[in-house]
Amino acid sequence: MTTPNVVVHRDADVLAKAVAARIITRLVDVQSATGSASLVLTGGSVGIATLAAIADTPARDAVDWRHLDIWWGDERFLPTGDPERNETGARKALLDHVDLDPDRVHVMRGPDSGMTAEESAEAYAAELRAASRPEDHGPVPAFDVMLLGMGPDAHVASLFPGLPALYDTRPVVAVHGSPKPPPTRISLTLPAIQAAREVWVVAAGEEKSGAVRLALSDSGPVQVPAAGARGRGRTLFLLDRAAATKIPPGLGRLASP
Ligand SMILES: O=C(O)[C@H](O)[C@@H](O)[C@H](O)[C@H](O)COP(=O)(O)O
Repeated sequence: MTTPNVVVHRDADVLAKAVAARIITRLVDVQSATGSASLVLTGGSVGIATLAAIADTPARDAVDWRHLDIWWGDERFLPTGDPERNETGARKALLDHVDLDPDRVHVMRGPDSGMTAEESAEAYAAELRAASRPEDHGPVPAFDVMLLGMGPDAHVASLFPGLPALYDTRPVVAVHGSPKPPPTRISLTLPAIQAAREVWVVAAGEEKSGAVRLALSDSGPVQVPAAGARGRGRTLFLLDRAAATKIPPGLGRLASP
């Protein structure tokens, strides 16, 4: 797993705009080299603000949206269209404003699919397995960029400290009893997260500073799930100043305006 690099921005607004620019550049670079790209979305305030910032960026048109696979790191187990679904927020912020191939937008199904949360997780794992290529060496594709918001308890996706999902070796699981409502969710697990080429953890606000410190220290991922948020090729922690106040000294800060 790669050692995280940290980039600190002035505030949450600049952070979202900077992450948006970074996503656009990364997708253009990957598509220039391979003709396609994959992006894993997250819920949460920074994750959605980043998507809105992409929508507002003229350079968004440099991305070949028809050759982009969109996945989710987690989803609230709610009916399609529910305002609390991460998919709903993503569509409103960005997906409904760009020319995506709908067959390449891979949503985690809610109860209106007729599936239980467990069945929905299995269905998503099957979709991931179908998209995985031999060179990915596993049951999920090597995502080009995986965005992950982080909670004050250092959860990422819907992997909350100490819950069974953190011990699960399957790529996708149903989560019950989430301390962050709603209680039932679908989530990628740490092995699936760690299959990504690049993992970008995005966090803003003083309430995240303790979790950031733990996530960048040698913490165990069961109690500090964000400590397991590492990419195969690169890991970034993209923060605002308020979330970066307790970073361990000497860590690779790429920028701190
Ligand atoms: O479904 C969710 O709730 C998110 O995927 C979750 O992992 C979120 O990213 C973090 O809780 C951070 O959320 P905030 O940025 O709003 O604090």
